[in-house]
Amino acid sequence: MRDTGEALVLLLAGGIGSRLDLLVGHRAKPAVPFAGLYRIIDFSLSNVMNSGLNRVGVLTQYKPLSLMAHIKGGEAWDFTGRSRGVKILPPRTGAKDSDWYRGTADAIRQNIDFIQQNPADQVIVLSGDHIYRMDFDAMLAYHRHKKADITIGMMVVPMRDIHQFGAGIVDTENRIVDWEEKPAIPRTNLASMGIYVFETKYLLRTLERDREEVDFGMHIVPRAIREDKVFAYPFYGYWRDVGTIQAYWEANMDVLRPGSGISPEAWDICSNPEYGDRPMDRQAARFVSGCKVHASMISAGCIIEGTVTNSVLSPGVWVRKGAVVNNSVIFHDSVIEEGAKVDLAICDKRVYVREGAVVGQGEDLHVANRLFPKHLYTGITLVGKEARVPAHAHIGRNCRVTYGFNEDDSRDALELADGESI
Ligand SMILES: Nc1ncnc2c1ncn2[C@@H]1O[C@H](COP(=O)(O)OP(=O)(O)O[C@H]2O[C@H](CO)[C@@H](O)[C@H](O)[C@H]2O)[C@@H](O)[C@H]1O
Repeated sequence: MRDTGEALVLLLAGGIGSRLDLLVGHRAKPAVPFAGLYRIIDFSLSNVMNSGLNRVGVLTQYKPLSLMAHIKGGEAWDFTGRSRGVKILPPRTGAKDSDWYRGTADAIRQNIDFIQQNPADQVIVLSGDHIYRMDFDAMLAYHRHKKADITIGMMVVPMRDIHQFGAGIVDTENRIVDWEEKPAIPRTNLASMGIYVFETKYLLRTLERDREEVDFGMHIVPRAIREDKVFAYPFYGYWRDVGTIQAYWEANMDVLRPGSGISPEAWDICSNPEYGDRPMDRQAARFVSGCKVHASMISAGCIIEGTVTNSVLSPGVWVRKGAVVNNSVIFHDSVIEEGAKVDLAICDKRVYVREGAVVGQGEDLHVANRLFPKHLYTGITLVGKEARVPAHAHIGRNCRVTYGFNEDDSRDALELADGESI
């Protein structure tokens, strides 16, 4: 007999994520490296594993290859066995591009057969691009106790941020009585985390009722709060949707600050160490005499000869003599050559910053930030995968050097002012 007591998990990992700009030029958002060793999706998958849930479907769509290679058979999260497993659910493309998933609810609708093949009383729907730790078992118990049709994970966010989220107003029992998706003029700062528990029968009925309802936050939830029982599950810990460059960068910086509330190790976050970057095969990080490292995360295989401050380095980064890396996130196997400076920037994999180049202008910005704190940390410069920044180039703040930019040395005088890209 099949066990229907345990919930089925559906993980949405297919949004285009265009606000992550160059970082998603060739990979899905959940596959973007994070905090040196991890990928963003590791957080959701580990939460599922640590909550004791056994069956997960990962809904992909946009550039899924590196994501699929990373997840593989789910071994890294222990999803193997007769009754345990991760299934990658590719998009069911029809004849036209427009047959691709049109939104979160539509993506689930196209996988109704997966829900039917894996009977469970509840379905948990999660996003693959959130950094947090959460016990879904406790959320399920709450949902069952409330006898809810839908339970939504919600937390208080600063009022200035609520326009990015679904916003809910609750009564004294935490029942959601009013809702607005991404409100222009907010009346509450209680935000949806995009984490839902549905009664399975209710979800199937809802999805089959109106095929024009393609999005949970825009269509399904607003109607459900008028007609059915929708509860908020309050969450008080660290949670970030890292869907923008700003939020992504800030969450990486949070990993460096002991009091920030994020701690991948304490949270028992697992990753797949075998895929691609092979940290297992790399030597320990090496700190050459005379180097300086402050408040930073340095992964295996890095060689530090210069100065690294307040930065996150993935495996295999080489910071050469006299080079300076500040307030930055550097992905695997990038090289910062002698005398180069990278400040307030994100460099993708195998970026090569040649000698004397300046990428980003964080210091000037920090002076400005002290005077105008609301502009704090804006102006992050992005360098795409395998791009080569010519010697003595000057790439200003907020600029973009696109994927694989590989000009020859005749471009030594390359200069990009605020916000330009090449
Ligand atoms: N067609 C598709 N196939 C597979 N995956 C897909 C997909 N379309 C989107 N996704 C994924 O689903 C998740 C939610 O994506 P959306 O961009 O639609 O919602 P958004 O984050 O704007 O708001 C939502 O999440 C925020 C919290 O982050 C809530 O506040 C808000 O109410 C809610 O609508 C993302 O992980 C995305 O990658």
